[in-house]
Amino acid sequence: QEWEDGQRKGKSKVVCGYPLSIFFIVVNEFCERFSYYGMRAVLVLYFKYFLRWDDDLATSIYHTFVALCYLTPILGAIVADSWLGKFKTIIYLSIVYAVGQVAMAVSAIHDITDSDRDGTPDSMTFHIVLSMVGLFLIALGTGGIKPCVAAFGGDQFGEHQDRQRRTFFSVFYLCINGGSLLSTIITPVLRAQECGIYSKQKCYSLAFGVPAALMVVALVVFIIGSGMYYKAEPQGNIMLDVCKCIGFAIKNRYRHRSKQYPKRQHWMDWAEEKYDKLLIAQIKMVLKVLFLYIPLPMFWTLFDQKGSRWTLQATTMDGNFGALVIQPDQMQTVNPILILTLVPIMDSLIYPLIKKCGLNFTPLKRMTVGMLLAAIAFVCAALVQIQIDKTLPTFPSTSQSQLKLLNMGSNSVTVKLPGNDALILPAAQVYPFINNSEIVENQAITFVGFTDYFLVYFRFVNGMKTAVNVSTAAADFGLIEPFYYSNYSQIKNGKATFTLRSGSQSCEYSTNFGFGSSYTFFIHSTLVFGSNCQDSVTAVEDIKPNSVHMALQIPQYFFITAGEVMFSVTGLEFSYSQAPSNMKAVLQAGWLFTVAIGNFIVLIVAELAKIPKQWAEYVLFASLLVAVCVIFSIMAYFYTYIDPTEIEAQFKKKINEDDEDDKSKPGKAEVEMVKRDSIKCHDEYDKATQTKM
Ligand SMILES: CC(C)C[C@H](N)C(=O)N1CCC[C@H]1C(=O)O
Repeated sequence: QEWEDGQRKGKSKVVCGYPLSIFFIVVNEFCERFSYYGMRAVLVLYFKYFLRWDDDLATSIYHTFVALCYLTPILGAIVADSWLGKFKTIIYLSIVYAVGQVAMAVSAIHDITDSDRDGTPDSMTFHIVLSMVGLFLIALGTGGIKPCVAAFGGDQFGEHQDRQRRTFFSVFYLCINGGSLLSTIITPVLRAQECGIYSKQKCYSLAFGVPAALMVVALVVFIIGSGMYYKAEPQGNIMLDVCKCIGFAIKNRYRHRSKQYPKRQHWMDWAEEKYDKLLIAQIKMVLKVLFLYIPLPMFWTLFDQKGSRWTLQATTMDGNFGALVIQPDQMQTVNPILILTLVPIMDSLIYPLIKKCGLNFTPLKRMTVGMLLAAIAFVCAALVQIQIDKTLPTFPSTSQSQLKLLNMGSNSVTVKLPGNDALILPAAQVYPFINNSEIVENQAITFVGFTDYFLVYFRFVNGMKTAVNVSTAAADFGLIEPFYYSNYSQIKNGKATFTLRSGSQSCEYSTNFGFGSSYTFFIHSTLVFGSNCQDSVTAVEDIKPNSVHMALQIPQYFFITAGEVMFSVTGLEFSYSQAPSNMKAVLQAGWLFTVAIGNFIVLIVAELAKIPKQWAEYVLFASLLVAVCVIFSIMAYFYTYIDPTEIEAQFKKKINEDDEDDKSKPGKAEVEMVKRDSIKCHDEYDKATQTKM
């Protein structure tokens, strides 16, 4: 260890107690996350509008890609820990990654196959194949290097630099979120540009090209730091050894299942006859941590719903922030923004304060609190949903019909519907009515989804004896025959001025459209062209504008992000500090695997969840996480923190001593030696594992 620390010191300059090499690693992470999240931000739109896929296919391929990105870390970690080492793995896989990004950018150049120059690609197959190859390479690259970069950063710190290493993981997380925040703002703007050689189209190639360039920058920065890094050597095909050792322990235990054989402390001890005790101890460390990870995907299941359920929730809310109008999916940027503020606050204020109060806020306690905060976030989401539900229109149930009675005449009329009392409908008035008997076929018009959040629906009903043409400065909505209605059209929300025209005569009608609203405008028979027609048009709200403000989502974002800081930043560092030296990247991959499983659970839940009330689904998720959190805290209570470096050093020392011993006492019975070693090993192991949760 001293030799290794010496190596570290000799390699890199130290600035304020931190090795300078760390600078290159965090800048690399910043650029890489910019590249990844930037490309991801426009991916679904690329599928839909460039490749012309339907929503279902676009969504499935998108989620499969994201899940793959969190599965490939296992591959990268195995290659790094067993074969190439972290440094070379990062270099090689970054090249694969950059090639993938370039392939995506090229696949989005429509001119390549647009021989008739009409602005659309002639051979979609070329673009689809190239982009799928690109995505596969990106998933391999981003996932492959992710556990290696985090663990490689951790490797740069010596035995007694725990505090600095913890700060490194916080800064590392800040870089992840700084990069992602910047790119999710920039790439949609790049996509909105128009570009092309023969014809101008939305510039997906630029939106993918800039992330590709950032990946090249990430690689160059990482290579520049090359001379300063401490590069731990890979120790042979460790994963194969691990698998064989576990397999042997299970087989050996099964062979000796009879009561006549004495029990061993741990089932892995059944591998002692054949395998190195150091390896067995290292496997025990890894298994202990992996076991602890079992409940963790639930946190990510809730976390990942920011991008789905919470964004859909935002579509039913009012995004008007004065000078700024926020799109529902833009609300997600609140997460990285809060990360950038909360990580420093936690590190420099909250944690030291808790320590000052004499509380031992261990990593596993932090993770537990993080989970609880995520559950609180979902309770907040449920409360917001209840508010929204109060403002939503009442749609007819399956046994009901919705009618809208419109009196176009100039006298009031009496309306009698079967099974209902008679009602008097005044002239030029509309009466919305849900009828329990099925007079007309069950039908309800609902406007769901947000192809564009800024668009609202409207239609006109003409109560005049002459045909009326309706237009705005930007569009003509056509002629409406007397006593007839137009189809629904879309218009941007905000103020709109309609021109109503009959022959050469016209008048103007202005109104304000709120987010998510839909209107039927009724033109009275009394309208006089040439004068102000404001009073001769009645606006009937088919769907009320969204009235619950998007700012109400901020508390839920705050809690989920505070939870993420406690859970994820701590988990990242915990996975490093508790891993044996030869399996650091493997445990990082195990940690990322919990993110992948969490994503899969979201996919399954989205398919299976049949809870009619959204707020109830939020409460269900919050309760599930609390239940999982209780299980996790019990598991964490029994977990004993270890110092892998110390354990490994003790084992190495003892093995050396035994070698010396064996040389001096040849012919000692092997069985006895195994027994004695086993007892000693347990002692060493127990000594180094003392702290509880
Ligand atoms: C979704 C945000 C842009 C990023 C998020 N706060 C985050 O940092 N992560 C989500 C999964 C793990 C981690 C990451 O490494 O990207």
